[in-house]
Amino acid sequence: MRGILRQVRGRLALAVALQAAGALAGVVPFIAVARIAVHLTDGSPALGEELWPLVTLACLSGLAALLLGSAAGLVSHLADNDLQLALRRRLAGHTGRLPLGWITSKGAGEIKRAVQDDVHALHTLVAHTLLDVTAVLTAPLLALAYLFTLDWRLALLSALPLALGAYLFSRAMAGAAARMAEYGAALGRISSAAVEFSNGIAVVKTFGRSRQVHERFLAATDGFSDFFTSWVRTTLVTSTAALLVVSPAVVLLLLVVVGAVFVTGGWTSAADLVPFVLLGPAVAAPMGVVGPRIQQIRAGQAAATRISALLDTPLLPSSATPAVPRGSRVSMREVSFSYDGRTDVLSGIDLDLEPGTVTALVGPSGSGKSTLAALLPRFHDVTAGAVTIGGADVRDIPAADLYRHVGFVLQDVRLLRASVADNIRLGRPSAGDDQVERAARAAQIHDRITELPAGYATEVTTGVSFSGGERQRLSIARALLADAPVLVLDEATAYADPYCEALIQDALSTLAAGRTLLVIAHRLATVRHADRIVVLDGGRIVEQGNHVDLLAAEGRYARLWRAQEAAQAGTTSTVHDSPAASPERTSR
Ligand SMILES: Nc1ncnc2c1ncn2[C@@H]1O[C@H](COP(=O)(O)OP(=O)(O)OP(=O)(O)O)[C@@H](O)[C@H]1O
Repeated sequence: MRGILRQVRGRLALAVALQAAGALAGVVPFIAVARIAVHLTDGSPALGEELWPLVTLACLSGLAALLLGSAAGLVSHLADNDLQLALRRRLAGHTGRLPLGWITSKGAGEIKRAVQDDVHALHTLVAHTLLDVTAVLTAPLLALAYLFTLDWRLALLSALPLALGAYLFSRAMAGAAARMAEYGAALGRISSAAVEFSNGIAVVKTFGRSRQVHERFLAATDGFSDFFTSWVRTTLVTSTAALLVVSPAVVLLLLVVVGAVFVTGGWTSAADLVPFVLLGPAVAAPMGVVGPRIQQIRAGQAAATRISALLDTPLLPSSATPAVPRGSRVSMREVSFSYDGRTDVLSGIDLDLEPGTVTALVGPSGSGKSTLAALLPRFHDVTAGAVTIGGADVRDIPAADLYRHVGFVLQDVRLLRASVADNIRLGRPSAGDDQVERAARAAQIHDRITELPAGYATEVTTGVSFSGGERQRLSIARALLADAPVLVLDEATAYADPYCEALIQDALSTLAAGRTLLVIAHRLATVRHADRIVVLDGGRIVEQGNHVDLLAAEGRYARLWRAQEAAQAGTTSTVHDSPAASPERTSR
């Protein structure tokens, strides 16, 4: 990466140099025309001798300006290409090694924004804005230097609008960094309100709450409009004044009026005024272009800050003493975990998962079930204590070995844009077609796949829709084929109707055979046959045992069980602490 950055820097320096040379060359034709005009107005007899060399100089320097400008653009795009490639590679490499928990909590959106949008914002800055700013800053310098050689008083007058414009622009831009941050935040509020509205439209409409959500969206757009109006109002006068001061008409008026006073006063001749009238507007005009570019520069800076922040996100530390699990017994000892480093979401967890057994995690919403299960595939590292698989601390198990040992079937099953067979093959790309089919049969999804237009070869695109239960069975087939000895299942029956649920249960029994299974359960009925049921509350284990023992104990589990039974029987009044009835579940 360092080598590439050095190369990018070198190329950018060359591009800036070419652009500056091109911009300077671009002023020469104006100087030549000014000289010709001077001769025309003072009727100099030397015109014939000087005309053609001046015309040739103007043409050649105009051509040189064109060539140098194109070369600068080419070099800056090459530099930008290298930078984008290097950044995208580095971002992809880094995000690939970030804790899975970070990715699931931040969402794909943040990574997409850095890899796509922010890198693109840098493209605008590196490939275009840098050269534009170079051009508009260099050209006036030569024009001004030439004018000073003619008459320092009129040259100072030509520089006056530039100085005034720069002052007014800096006043208009004062506090722009904070305003840009606020602008981004206000846009963010609109987009999350829009996403909330479009993603949750079905649920929102079902509960007759579309007006409230619609109002939230309107409030976000109104808030943005208020902020933007007040921003524009405070800067409008100064930025308009700045644009006016540097506009060619105003500069020309100033030079002609003051120039006329100079000529009538006998301080200069009308012919000597001509170069100022021709070149004066070109001195100040670039300021009008630089002003809007400042926004792009700030947007580029903000994008660079976000990219750096993503690249600075700590990776899970890799162990100096790698270990490989021997067996599939899972142990948690004195495990605590905190997301924010202040509040423990799990505390003092002691748990053993024996090979060949099914352990179910139950408890109210927010009690820590998903967090606890996520510690097995090392979505996060524990804050205290240790999680071991086959005697090896998960922090010491190299990632590839860990994922060979721990599989997970998540509630939100993601299918890739690939054939159905390749989707099942994800955990073991070398598996043959017969192995894929065997896994699909065991997961009770084979019949559904054969109904698809091209069977196992059917591409999973928007045209092919699988129900939630079917996705779960595909995911179970994946896990069966991957054959990890330890499996974490997140509420595998959440989507199921009774028929589908029976299919999933069958698939799960096949999956459970000989493995260490941890199931996050929201409906207690689905795990009543589990070897052990662990009840979590407030991040602690409050009860554990099998279904019969826990019912007999008349504790927390018994209350949850009765609440769910009552809810199923239609008596909804007692379900307030039932996880199945929690609003979070409904909205997932
Ligand atoms: N990524 C996260 N960042 C910060 N806090 C989180 C994160 N994920 C979960 N939490 C918090 O940790 C606690 C435990 O959440 P967890 O999702 O593990 O509970 P759960 O029992 O699985 O809940 P549910 O049944 O609703 O899925 C909750 O207070 C939750 O708000």
